[in-house]
Amino acid sequence: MEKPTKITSVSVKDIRFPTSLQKDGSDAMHKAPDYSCPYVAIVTDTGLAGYGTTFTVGRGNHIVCCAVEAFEKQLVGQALSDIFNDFGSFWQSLVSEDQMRWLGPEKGVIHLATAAIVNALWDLWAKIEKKPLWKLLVDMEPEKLVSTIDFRHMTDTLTKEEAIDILKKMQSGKQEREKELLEKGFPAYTTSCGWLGYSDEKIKKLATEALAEGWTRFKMKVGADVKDDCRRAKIFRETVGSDCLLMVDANQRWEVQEAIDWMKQMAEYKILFIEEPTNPDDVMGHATIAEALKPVGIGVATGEMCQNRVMFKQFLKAGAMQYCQIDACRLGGVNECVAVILLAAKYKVPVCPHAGGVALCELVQHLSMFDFVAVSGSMENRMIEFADHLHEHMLAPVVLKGGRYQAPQTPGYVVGMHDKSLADFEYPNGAEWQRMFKEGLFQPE
Ligand SMILES: C[C@H](O)[C@@H](O)CC(=O)C(=O)O
Ligand SMILES: [Mg+2]
Repeated sequence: MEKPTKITSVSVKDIRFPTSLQKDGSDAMHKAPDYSCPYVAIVTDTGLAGYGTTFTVGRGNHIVCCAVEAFEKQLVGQALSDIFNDFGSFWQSLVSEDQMRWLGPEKGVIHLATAAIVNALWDLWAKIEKKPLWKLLVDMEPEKLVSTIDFRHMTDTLTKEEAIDILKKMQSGKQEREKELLEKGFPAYTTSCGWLGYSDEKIKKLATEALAEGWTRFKMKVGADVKDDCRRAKIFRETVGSDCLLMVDANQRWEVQEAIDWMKQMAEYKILFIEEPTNPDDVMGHATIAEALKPVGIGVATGEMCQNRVMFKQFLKAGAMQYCQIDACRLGGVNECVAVILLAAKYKVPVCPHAGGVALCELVQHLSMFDFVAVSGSMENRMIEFADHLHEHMLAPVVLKGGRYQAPQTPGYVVGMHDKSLADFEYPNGAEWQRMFKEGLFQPE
């Protein structure tokens, strides 16, 4: 009998990039973020390794790295076949370990760490099957895929049987949709022209260039000052015209009524959605905003800080999100993302994943592609965010053509980074960090 492949080690590096220097990624709540990720490697006794990341914006990265290390005991010595034969139970054992669950449960730092680990496991599984993750998910039997989900606290809304039924109904036409995906790619929007810390000139220049590259969907940051936001929206509209889509993102800055008033003032710029208008846990606040903005044609989008499937369940049931922005690293990895994609399908809410961060574009593309081929069957109203930063560090960076993600072909759920990038940007001893400390660009912590 063949020996089962076992996990021999779990390691994590604290990787940070100095994006604050150019105000890349800046918004109303994170004025100078340094895009960062714990970089997790799960190595097996065959030498095969899976890599996973989660996203943070600087100093807090170290805390998530510690949380990843705390999971080591639950992973080392495990046979991959045992994990993949009943991934739902294994996922549940990770998030329910009785000494650790008090830190969440299933939220915050501990859930970010769960995501990095779980995504590394899916990277291993997809590499073993020699398929990119989206294809692994698309080809999986509905019963098998659904067995990876922990249905606890979801069954009042979506049962295992209903989930299997959604997937079974979409079996027909799968081949045609896969062909369409491979030919045309998946629609995207860009956030890279509209970070809050960018000058008007920079916004105009970047939007002009993006338009020339074929982009037709744009998002800009708002929330600091309504007059500034209107001026910047006007610049966008003058640059990209009235037919392109324009979305805005307040990163939780407002009170509920403030969000309504602010967005009514911006309505003349034809805004498709307001993202994260208020506190990410305020389900009823989002519902109130959605109701109030319906007459001016603005939807509410949220999800990048929506902690788990139980929160998504509430937002979807309450009509509090018109665009469901799953985040591959905020939810507890692929298992929970698939659960939310199925929930969103039940409520007919389009999934438009969040991807402003390190490696998020590389991850979420798989989730939307799976959604299109195997769950929703539609690209209508659906788009994946694109943020044009740090892809040069990735071993298999995303490929975009004319504002559309091209389906990745590399086996895995790939967030592997170049050795030199890891050596340069590991905090605080990486060569680039040492140089920046010496030049006084940053103070060591
Ligand atoms: C701090 C991040 O850049 C955040 O602004 C990303 C985000 O909200 C988005 O991409 O959406
Ligand atoms: Mg956002």
